[in-house]
Amino acid sequence: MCPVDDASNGVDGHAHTNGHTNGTTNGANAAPETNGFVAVETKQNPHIQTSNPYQPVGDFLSNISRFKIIESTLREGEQFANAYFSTEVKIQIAKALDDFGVDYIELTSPCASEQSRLDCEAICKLGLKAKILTHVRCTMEDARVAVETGVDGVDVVIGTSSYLREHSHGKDMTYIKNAAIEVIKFVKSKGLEIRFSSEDSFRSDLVDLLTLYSAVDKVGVHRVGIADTVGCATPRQVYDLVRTLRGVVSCDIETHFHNDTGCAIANAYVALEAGATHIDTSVIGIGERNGITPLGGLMARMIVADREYVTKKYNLKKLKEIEDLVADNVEINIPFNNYITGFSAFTHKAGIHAKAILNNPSTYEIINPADFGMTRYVHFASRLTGWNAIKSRVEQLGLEMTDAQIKVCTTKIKAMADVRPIAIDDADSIIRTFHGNLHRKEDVPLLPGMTEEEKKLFEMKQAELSGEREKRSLDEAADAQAEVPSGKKTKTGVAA
Ligand SMILES: CC(=O)SCCNC(=O)CCNC(=O)[C@H](O)C(C)(C)COP(=O)(O)OP(=O)(O)OC[C@H]1O[C@@H](n2cnc3c(N)ncnc32)[C@H](O)[C@@H]1OP(=O)(O)O
Ligand SMILES: O=C(O)CCC(=O)C(=O)O
Ligand SMILES: [Zn+2]
Repeated sequence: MCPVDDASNGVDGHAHTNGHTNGTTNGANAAPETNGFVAVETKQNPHIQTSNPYQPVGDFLSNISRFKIIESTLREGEQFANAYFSTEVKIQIAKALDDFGVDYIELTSPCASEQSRLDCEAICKLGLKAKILTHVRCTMEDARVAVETGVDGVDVVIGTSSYLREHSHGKDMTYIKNAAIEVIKFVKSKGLEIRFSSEDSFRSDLVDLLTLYSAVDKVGVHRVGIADTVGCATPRQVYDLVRTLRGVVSCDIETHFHNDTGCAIANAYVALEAGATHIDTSVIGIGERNGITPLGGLMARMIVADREYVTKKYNLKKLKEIEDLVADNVEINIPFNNYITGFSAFTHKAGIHAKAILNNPSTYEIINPADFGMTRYVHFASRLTGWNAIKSRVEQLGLEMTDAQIKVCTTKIKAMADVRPIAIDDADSIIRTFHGNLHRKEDVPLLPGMTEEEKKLFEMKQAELSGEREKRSLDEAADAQAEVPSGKKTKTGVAA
């Protein structure tokens, strides 16, 4: 057996019955002895860096290689339906995000409640490397409370779309501009960073927006924010708006994308291409409704764009730990298809994929799981498996078989998997028994717990699937291996 290593190549039966659950079996530290996963070597080093043909060349607007993260799990994330963060949990999350290397941590408004204000003060006192921000309405009352908490900066927001102007705060654009300027000047006078953002930017009038942003830029705001509050924006709309804004203001540009229509990561990416400097994220994307750009999803997107920047700046191996921490606290499961950490994010199943992955993981992977401390798996307990995957498993089990024998053994696994879902143990049992019978001349036992009906079906499938192919393989095996006993047909059709 090869040791489990950081290159993280696992072979895994991955069937429903093997006790797989999120978070444990797909983790980098899963113990191979207890769950049946064993590392294998791929034939080539995974993910040899080659130049990216889609890399923009000389794009002076793009901040793909110098973006910053404003992590808002403790603000937007607290707006998620299930979220309740105690002070201790907030501190744990803030420390974990700091370890991960996010640039900013945004906290709930201290005006939301007395405990929110106390928690904000407590987190400011932790002395984290990340800058601490709090997020308030565009009023002097809120701003006065915010600056007293000890934060490094204040994120101010007010809705600019007609929906919000009419139905939320009821203020017109002139009022908004004057209120913004007053708040910005005040926060700056306290020596703090100040960001001004328009809520619902993509349903706001473009001239209104640019006029407002230009005015706040002139009074020295550090960042302006664009928010797709309802998740309506398309990547093209984002590119156009950010690029236009880039030509109007000289300050930094932060962007905030909701995921109602599934564009939150793509929109963050194009925003950076168009000149945005900061992206808002939350862990697993939690937030109002179905949330915002997820931290892990953004990392997945960005590591493909600029691996060096992302791997040097962020402690990517902490991602899973942070996601588990947040998921536990808000009582959700990490979705199976979650970026990077979803339980099948690096599991390759179909035989064609498995073969190529075992030769070189770059064939079917754009992200190296090892960068995130995750494990790659090759699924071999299914009817879609192929002999290359089984060969890899045979080697893991320390068994010796010729290719021809492995091909026959593969037909047995596929036949069984045609009858019912099978688990690693089932596939292993077929492999071991097949191997044993090469020398012991015994029948292959049917799997424990099979019903009479399943036995009959299995035998039928076995006969159909094996047929000519098995006969051919057995002949080859007999030719190639003098020590293989002459092929005797048993009731399961296995050579013994
Ligand atoms: C898109 C976003 O996610 S923005 C961030 C959302 N965050 C929060 O809402 C933080 C949690 N919120 C709270 O705890 C409360 O809503 C508070 C403390 C902010 C305000 O509570 P209340 O005074 O009871 O008002 P309520 O929540 O019912 O309504 C919001 C009020 O803020 C006003 N308002 C809304 N947005 C803004 C804004 N950006 N700037 C100024 N005022 C605003 C509304 O007009 C309304 O004022 P009203 O009292 O005159 O009706
Ligand atoms: O402050 C911001 O930029 C964004 C506020 C927000 O959460 C939103 O508009 O969805
Ligand atoms: Zn939001």
